[in-house]
Amino acid sequence: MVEPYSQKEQIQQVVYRILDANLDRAREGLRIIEEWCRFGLNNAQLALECKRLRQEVAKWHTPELRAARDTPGDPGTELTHPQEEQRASIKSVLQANFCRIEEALRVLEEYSKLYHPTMAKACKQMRYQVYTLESSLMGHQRHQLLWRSRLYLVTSPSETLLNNVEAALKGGLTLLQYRDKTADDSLRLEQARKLRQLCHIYGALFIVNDRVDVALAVDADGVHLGQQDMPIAVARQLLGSQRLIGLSTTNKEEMQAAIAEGVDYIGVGPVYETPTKLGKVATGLEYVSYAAKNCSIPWFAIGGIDANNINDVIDAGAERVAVVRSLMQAEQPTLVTQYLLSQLNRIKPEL
Ligand SMILES: Cc1ncc(COP(=O)(O)OP(=O)(O)O)c(N)n1
Ligand SMILES: Cc1ncsc1CCOP(=O)(O)O
Ligand SMILES: [Mg+2]
Repeated sequence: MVEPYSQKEQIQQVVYRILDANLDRAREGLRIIEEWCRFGLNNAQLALECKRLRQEVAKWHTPELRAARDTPGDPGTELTHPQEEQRASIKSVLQANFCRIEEALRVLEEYSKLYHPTMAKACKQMRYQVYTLESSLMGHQRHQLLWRSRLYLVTSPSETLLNNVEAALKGGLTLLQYRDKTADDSLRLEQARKLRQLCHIYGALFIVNDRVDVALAVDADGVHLGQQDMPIAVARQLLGSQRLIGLSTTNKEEMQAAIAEGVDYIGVGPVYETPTKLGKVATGLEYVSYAAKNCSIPWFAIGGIDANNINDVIDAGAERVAVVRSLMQAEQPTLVTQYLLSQLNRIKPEL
């Protein structure tokens, strides 16, 4: 006759099942991240770190924990959230899986205190290592997308702000800056949050103009600063190395200083005089040509650029441009985005 489990043994079985399920969950999540590092980014270092973590998780997956598995008796296998069945972009896939790994490691940390205190300590350490991996990978993703982005929409206040931006995103926009010099902070935060969400859905980068605090509050991808704004070193300290910092430049000296200060990209202009930046003297195409020959980081020609003159700017050497009115005042922002991108992609199809 088989002896029934005592209450203590029953609880132990439950703990083993929790550990077994979460060891699987953490390993699966790590494998999903690893595949992107390997095949999507071709980044051996990040892929290796995922593999190392996967093996460390596997080390704790002992036969006694595996033996506790009872998949048919697990009501959780039937439970899925609609968000799990659809992902809008690679970024969402990565974020969802980092979340999954971190949660699983937290569960492992707590329940393994009842099983093997050394395992609890190891899981805590792994969780911190996963946070570091997440930050490096997300930083890497941001930089890659920045380098690939050719068109940059800088917003202006508009009743149809979200519609305009979404239309441009539909046309293939991958880089957006929220710029509103007059809104009060509560509106600014609300709009920034909505735009960030929209960019997230379309897999585009979201940058905040001028305000490091707002960028941090809405978890933006970075900030764009002017020559009179917060010093780059201070912004970098606040934002860390994984978020992007852009700086406006109007001449060679500012460009060289920006590169030396470690910004991620620069604005080059205003190429033409523009009502969007009244009173600012145009740099002309000469500075665009200088940037084309001398700038080692991504740079965006900006100021008065539209569908009629974009080819002059491209001929002067620009591979990337930033616009306000051309898209914010367009009747059909999707079509204009597609047209501007088609012109920018004409020279070198792949950046
Ligand atoms: C891409 C890009 N380039 C330049 C600017 C101008 O920034 P700044 O000089 O700080 O002026 P304001 O935009 O704050 O009026 C920009 N915003 N984006
Ligand atoms: C913000 C800014 N910085 C330099 S020019 C400019 C405005 C560009 O606006 P537009 O594309 O409407 O000319
Ligand atoms: Mg500014």
